[in-house]
Amino acid sequence: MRGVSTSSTFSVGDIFTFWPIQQFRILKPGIPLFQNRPMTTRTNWTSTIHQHDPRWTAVDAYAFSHSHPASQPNAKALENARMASMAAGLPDIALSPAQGKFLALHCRASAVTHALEVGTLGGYSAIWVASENPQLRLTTIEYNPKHVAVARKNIELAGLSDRIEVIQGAGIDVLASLRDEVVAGTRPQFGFVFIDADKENNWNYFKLAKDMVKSNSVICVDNVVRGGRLADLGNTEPYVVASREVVENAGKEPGVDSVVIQTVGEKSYDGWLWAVVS
Ligand SMILES: C[S@@+](CC[C@H](N)C(=O)[O-])C[C@H]1O[C@@H](n2cnc3c(N)ncnc32)[C@H](O)[C@@H]1O
Repeated sequence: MRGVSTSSTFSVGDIFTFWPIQQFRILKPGIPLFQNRPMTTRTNWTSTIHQHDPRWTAVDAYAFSHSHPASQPNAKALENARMASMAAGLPDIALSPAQGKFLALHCRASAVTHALEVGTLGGYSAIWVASENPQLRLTTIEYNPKHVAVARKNIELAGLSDRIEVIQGAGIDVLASLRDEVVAGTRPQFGFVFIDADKENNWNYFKLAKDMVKSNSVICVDNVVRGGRLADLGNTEPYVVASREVVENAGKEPGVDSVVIQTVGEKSYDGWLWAVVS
């Protein structure tokens, strides 16, 4: 769950907070941007957590309008799910459209037939993954009964109730019983896992998920970067410590090859852990 503001609105003041105007003035022509950065003595971690660069939002809006125009078959269902979730008072912490489509396209490219998600919210990411993949069944876990009710309604309106199973319960308990079913052979192994719930349990979720995936499947853990806090070793907030735990442990785990991808966009500056289980 994101602990940062995810509002996509910004003011002129935000622009200057994020990128002071003086920095534009000192850029030298003909030199790549990354070599042209102004010198700073120290990273201000506190100010980076709430970044909202209008360029990120503008690029998301521009690119998405071309890569997924409103004429796409699932566009209305996705927008309905987002609006209904907001109307029901759910927090605005779902994936961005581009992130949702990225996960869905990964599942298509990898011919995933069974996917697993921890953290359903209103079903937005679930609808993305299932609606873009007619071959796929998704199991998604959510502990908040209100979120479960909203998600089930959104999924029903999207016509996906037959392929998305929403299980209500705490992630650890549900994953443990799913693992028992997979090990017993009464439930198929998963080809993709998306972990997007309480961050303190990320490593526990990862370990349980690892036992139920097919060879060469991806486990994706959302929100590990958090405006750069991942690398601020002095930060001991529990969700940051948990992000470091999952990144460090995945790096050491036998049979796992992982990478952290930093992302910017309408959801600010964050990133996910992308791990392949061999
Ligand atoms: C960031 S939201 C999920 C967003 C969703 N994946 C999307 O992009 O549309 C995180 C969700 O995890 C749920 N959650 C938090 N702790 C949980 C737990 N222990 N077990 C299951 N779900 C949990 C929250 O209630 C919330 O709905």
